[in-house]
Amino acid sequence: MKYQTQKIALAYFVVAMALFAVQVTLGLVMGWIYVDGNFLTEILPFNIARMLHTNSLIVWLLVGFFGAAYYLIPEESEREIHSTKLAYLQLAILVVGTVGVVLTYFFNLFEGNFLLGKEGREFLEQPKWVKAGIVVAALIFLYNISMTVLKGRKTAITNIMLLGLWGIALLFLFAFYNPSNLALDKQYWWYVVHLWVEGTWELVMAGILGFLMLKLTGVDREVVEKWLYVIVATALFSGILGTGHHYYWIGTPGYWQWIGSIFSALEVVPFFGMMAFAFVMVWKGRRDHANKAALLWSLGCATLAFFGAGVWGFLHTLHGINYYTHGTQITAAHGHLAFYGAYVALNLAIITYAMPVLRGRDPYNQVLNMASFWLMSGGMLFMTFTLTFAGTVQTHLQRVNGEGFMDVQDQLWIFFVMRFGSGVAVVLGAILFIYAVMVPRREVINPGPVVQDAAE
Ligand code: HEM
Ligand code: HEM
Ligand SMILES: [Fe+2]
Repeated sequence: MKYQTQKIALAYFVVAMALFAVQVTLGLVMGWIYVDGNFLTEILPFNIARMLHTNSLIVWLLVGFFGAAYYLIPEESEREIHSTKLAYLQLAILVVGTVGVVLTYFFNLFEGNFLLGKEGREFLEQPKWVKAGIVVAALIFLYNISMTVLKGRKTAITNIMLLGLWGIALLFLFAFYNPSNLALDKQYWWYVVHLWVEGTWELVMAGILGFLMLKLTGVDREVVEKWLYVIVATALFSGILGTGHHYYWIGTPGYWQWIGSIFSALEVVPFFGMMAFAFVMVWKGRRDHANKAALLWSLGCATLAFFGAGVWGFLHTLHGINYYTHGTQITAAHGHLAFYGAYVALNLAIITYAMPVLRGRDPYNQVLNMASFWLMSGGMLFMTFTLTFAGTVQTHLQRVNGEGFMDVQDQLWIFFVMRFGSGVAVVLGAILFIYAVMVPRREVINPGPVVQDAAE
């Protein structure tokens, strides 16, 4: 560790991984409810489990991004984080908010209360007081990070991270705007849900991947920067108007069908760019870094993001196709692989890279970590395939033949059984990952040559 304050990242990563375990376990519970509809109906109804699954996903990914920023910004800016106290205060606020959310959802507390009760919009169900807490935490974070960057060395990576993280916080403000007109409500809802994952989060992804490539492959900074600028420019050019692919059927004017189709089709470009970037860097790289597992996660992230977001996104993004597939299991297939490839794998890549350094035991046991990559990613891919088949059959029976929703669901049962099976693999992979980065190896079997990060 070059800077003491990088240690802050450790606490963030531990919280992130704990929530990750909770998130995938709840996925498994829901996967079983799909197989046996009466499972846990009294204790944990499906809608509550779903809120916990998606909200814990978003929260742990964000906590991981914050941790990543606290880890990489000191190295990039060549100075310590502005305030350690504020960083831990920020984490404490986020943890209190998370506990509040879980209790509110689980016991259905304060129902209907403006400030304390849960709200009704997917992904943004958290009560107003938690939303306000998130904004306070985000402000503390932005202040802390911006002060560090402004006083230190400015690099393309710090600039892109700052742009992305400021964008995330500003867009979240739309979570407070909830007009009673349903079309307007949806229009602004997508400002958060789409402009996050297909805009600002992509910038964070480019920043973190850029940092990892710099460290792991030893390619010149100038080369990394050129790629990053192209990726960021294409991401924003396509992603902003690409929001139109959610405006086809919500009551917005018809021109959105064209704007949405054209610009969202172009969204494949930055994801392809990110994959090409990662592989070209490894190909051109001169450094044989000891942390092979971090390289595996980085390449896996770029590749699976291209397939999950790029290919599986394109699959249903043209309005003529989306007319039939809208809101079917095709959407769920895409949602799972896109989130997993782009943002879960990204977090696990930076955690895999940083943990051995943060815990002072480099090199560490990477074999288990790499095994967890294949188990988890294999599980997610299989889940994507089963949901894609389910969605294809569903689209035909329900949207083409006009059969009833529940009749069709019954006929999809076999796919849901297979989805549950792949979910078991994912959960086992997640447990293996956490074990691999948290529990030290008892003895050194073959230390091999240790290649530390050389000064760039
Ligand atoms: C890291 C891995 C995972 C990620 C990133 C993830 C992400 C998501 C997302 C984004 C949604 C909302 C989907 C949408 O609205 O289209 C969702 C829903 C869901 N997930 Fe996951 N999930 C993961 C793991 C799992 C696992 C292991 C299972 C277990 C089988 C699972 C089962 C489900 C189910 C049943 C739903 C509800 C779908 C519906 O409403 O029909 N997920 N997940
Ligand atoms: C990492 C980036 C991405 C993530 C995490 C992601 C995730 C998701 C999720 C969770 C949904 C379901 C939302 C809901 O209805 O509740 C969704 C919907 C959708 N996504 Fe993505 N996505 C990404 C990138 C893309 C890209 C690049 C495209 C197009 C090329 C795309 C096309 C779509 C479309 C068309 C829908 C609407 C599906 C429907 O009509 O039901 N996505 N995405
Ligand atoms: Fe989108």
